[in-house]
Amino acid sequence: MVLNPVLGKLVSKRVVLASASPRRQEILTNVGLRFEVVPSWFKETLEKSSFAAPYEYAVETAKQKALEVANRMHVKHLRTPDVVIGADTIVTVDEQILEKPVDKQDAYRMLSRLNGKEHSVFTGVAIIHCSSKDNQLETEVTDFYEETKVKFSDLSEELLWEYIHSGEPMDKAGGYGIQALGGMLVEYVHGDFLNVVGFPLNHFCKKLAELYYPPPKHNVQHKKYDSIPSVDTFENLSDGESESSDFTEHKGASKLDSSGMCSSGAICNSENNSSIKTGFTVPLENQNGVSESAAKLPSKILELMDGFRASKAMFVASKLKMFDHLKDKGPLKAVDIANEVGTSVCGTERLLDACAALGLLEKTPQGYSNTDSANTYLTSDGECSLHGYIIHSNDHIWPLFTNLESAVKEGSRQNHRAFGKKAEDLFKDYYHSQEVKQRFMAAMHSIAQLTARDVATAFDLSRFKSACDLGGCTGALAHELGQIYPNLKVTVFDLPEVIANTSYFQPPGQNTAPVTFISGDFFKDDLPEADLYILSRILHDWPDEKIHVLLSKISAVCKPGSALLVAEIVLDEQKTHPPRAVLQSLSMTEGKQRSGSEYKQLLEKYGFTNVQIKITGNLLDAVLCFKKNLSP
Ligand SMILES: O=c1[nH]cc([C@@H]2O[C@H](COP(=O)(O)OP(=O)(O)OP(=O)(O)O)[C@@H](O)[C@H]2O)c(=O)[nH]1
Repeated sequence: MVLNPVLGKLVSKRVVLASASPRRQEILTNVGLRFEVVPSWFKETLEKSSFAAPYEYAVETAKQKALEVANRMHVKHLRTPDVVIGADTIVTVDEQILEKPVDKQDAYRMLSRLNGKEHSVFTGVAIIHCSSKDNQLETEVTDFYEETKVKFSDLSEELLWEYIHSGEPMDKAGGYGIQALGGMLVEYVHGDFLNVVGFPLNHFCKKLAELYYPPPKHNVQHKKYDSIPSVDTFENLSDGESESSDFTEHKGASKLDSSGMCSSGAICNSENNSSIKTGFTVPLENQNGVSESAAKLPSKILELMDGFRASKAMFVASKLKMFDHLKDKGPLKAVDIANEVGTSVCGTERLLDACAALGLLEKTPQGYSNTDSANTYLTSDGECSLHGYIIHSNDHIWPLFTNLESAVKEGSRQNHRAFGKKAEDLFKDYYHSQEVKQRFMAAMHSIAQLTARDVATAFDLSRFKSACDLGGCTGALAHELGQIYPNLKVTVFDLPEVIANTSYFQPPGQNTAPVTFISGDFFKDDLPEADLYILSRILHDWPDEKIHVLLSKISAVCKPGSALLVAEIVLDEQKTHPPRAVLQSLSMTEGKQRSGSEYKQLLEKYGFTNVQIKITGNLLDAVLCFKKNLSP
């Protein structure tokens, strides 16, 4: 898919849309971008007269909206997003800026002004790249605007009022929605239609291309071009070009400098690019007949070739608890860490350097210390520790993946090759070995902690009085639900050997809402009563026969109006995104990952209706559905 090289750059990033506008959400969702929505609290009250041109007002407002969200997320949740996108749409006519009408009279005033005339719609967009250094938020702002000209027909008073009474104008800039009834008022549109609707998608993609695929610097200096060479259509950006462009990024060419200049020399900030011919960049070499070899370096492939080394370095440093040692005592020299951990000095130094190269540690003349991310995610007691899951990945998933070739040839899980045992025997180990059990529970706990907030807030669950998390393990999600919905009574239902070991994972302090733990087997035993059932990371693991048993049972105990919340990674319809889910499938469990339409079909088959899917843009997505009312 040709757009992938551009939007694909955002796949691994935590992207936040700082906008409550459903249109913006839809435009970006439709092109497969995965993001979280955090509406901005920035009040649109900048002094309009202080801006030389109307678009400057829209750009500044977009920027302030995005910055407010970036700051709030950084301070409140300690989870700095990678990219925050803000936008602001305004209409200008007769040198006046029109925003959203405050009431019907205001809508009438606006529409009367636009009646029979041409006006401009400007959307300002800000793309903020965020990072955290010493707990301080650092931002790099890229902004731009797009203008579209729209002409209204001559419209009668009656028609205007009829339109106003439809209610459509109220949350729309200029008091009309071109995508719906308002389309009937419009004689022509010159420019990007989606810009009028609220988001200039084409310009946004070009901006991303400019940021992530700038032409190599040396070429810009030597060639006849004095601005970014362009291709005018998305189609011109082929996969091959994406590889070559990746090369430029690895060379550091994509970095924005603090003056807001792209390394290509093109101005990245506050220009709508009408004077500079921009577009998706192609390597200059191709256009000028200069050697293509350097630009064709397959950096993506090189990255994948080395990916396993990077994973293993992080796994081993975690397993040896190096991040824990550094948290308590850093900065430390390699020799000190080697002494603490009982490893060789030369091996430890190499491993620590590798972790520094990967951005997990900082290296100074005083020694090595953890980065903020290492403290938060890699230490075993970190705030959002992933330690348990990393150890599980090292001890359990890694051996399975080393046998991937056999797994693919045979189409089955490779427990016998990886561990010298069949799946059933491994399961017995789980029953008998306290260590294996706790390792597995720690893995599930760390992922559940990280995803609980997204799952709990994907939908407004405040209407429910009781919830039962089936297979809820340590209760991480249950506790989060209790925090967010204090009136919700939450029960965790899981196997007796799991429930027996949950005490270690309970949050400290008295302030958390009580969670009830009940032991049982959800395939065999009666399920506790609840008006919301939850299956988080369960369905992808089981074969269809088991899912049939489970969903039939849930459907049978659900009263009409009760609901089921499923938390899984939801694949796109092509089933190639997000890569995490697709790669997880290679573990060859008997279950499978599903797309949104497959979840819908599955849940409807068991009597659930009104299936709503929320792509959170994070590790887990959510699907909410309701038990159908019995037919009269
Ligand atoms: O033809 C259409 N024109 C405009 C719109 C919608 O109008 C609003 C513009 O308002 P704003 O940019 O301030 O954005 P908000 O909705 O307030 O959301 P933020 O949270 O981002 O401030 C925008 O929703 C457009 O989509 C339209 O729908 N059709």
